[in-house]
Amino acid sequence: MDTERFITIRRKLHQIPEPGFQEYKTQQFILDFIDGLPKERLEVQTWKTGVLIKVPGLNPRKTIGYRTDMDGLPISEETSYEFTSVHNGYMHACGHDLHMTIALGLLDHFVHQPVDDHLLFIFQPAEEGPGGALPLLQSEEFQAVKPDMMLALHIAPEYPVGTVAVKEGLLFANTSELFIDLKGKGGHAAYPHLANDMVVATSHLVTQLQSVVSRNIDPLDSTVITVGKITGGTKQNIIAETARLEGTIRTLSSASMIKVKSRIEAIIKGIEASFECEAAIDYGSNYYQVCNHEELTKEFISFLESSKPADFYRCREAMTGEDFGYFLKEIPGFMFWLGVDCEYGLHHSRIEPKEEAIPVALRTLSTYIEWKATSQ
Ligand SMILES: CC(=O)N[C@@H](CCC[C@H](N)C(=O)O)C(=O)O
Repeated sequence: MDTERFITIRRKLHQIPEPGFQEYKTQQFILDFIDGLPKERLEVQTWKTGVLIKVPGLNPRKTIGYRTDMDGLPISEETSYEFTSVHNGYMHACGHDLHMTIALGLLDHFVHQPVDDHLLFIFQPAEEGPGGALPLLQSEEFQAVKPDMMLALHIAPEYPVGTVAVKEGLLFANTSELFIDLKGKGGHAAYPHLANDMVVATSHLVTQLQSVVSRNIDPLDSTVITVGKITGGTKQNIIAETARLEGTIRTLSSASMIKVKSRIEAIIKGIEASFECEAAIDYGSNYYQVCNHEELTKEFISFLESSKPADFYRCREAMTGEDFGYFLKEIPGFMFWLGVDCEYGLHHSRIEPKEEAIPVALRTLSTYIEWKATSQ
């Protein structure tokens, strides 16, 4: 495989991060790449800003799906790259540029060296939100080419290059976004007794939320509530009439997700009463847990151990979320971590995944898919 060519592709994709369902340039980039491939061996269709590409097999018994996400994040890039994002305030800080590059590398490989089974390459929009997997899965376009098994990977800054980390069963958490709007009464900073200050109410709310994980959830059932953003008020000497809190909830069990939400709702009622304000909660998009298929994952681990395309590491579950979980709820398959060894983690403005991981992923997935699509 021509590694340099795919590193160039990764850098070009890195420069054009776009929000979920607005991946217009990214979609065009993928379609232009496909234009350079032999068309008689491809069936291409678009779905919103995504792309589905079928590579028909030579002696098909099943369809193997490979999914990549496409969207970027609202982060102002601070890497040392010469090829930083040209979209101000947006960055590929979760590796979707590498994920897409690996999918294109596999597509290129299998168009030129077809296997017995059909392959389906899925470029899915909006993984970071509001979630493209569920509507794509339910679409007529996807249902018409629905694979029998599905694969995906995610970059892992904490593992060395050359490593693939995976486990059977639960890999990623259930997630729910969390948006809370508070409305009180604004006023002059010098007359607090005539107003209901939503900065103070929000501060109490954030502190009270900390008690949900520590006091209401079984400590053996991991749960996270993170408030990532608070906005409110207009000026230093004006009491804030409104405030907004934005966060995310992560739970390993579905039961804990229900419990967390009911505790948040109770706390909000208390905030409304004690600060004489109104509150509205919106849970935004919710992702189903990523649960790897037991047998297929075991078989992949055996493949890694016997063929050694990469070093295998058995990981634990993580509190990250991924809407790939919706595919795995219906279609057997698995997701794995790809080591990219970098100092800064996912969603950080300085993340610089090592590009040497691209050939590792291409070698691992091309040999595994070749084996799976001919021998099984
Ligand atoms: C792998 C990864 O980082 N995924 C995202 C998924 C976003 C879920 C949703 N928008 C939320 O914030 O709850 C993650 O943040 O884990």
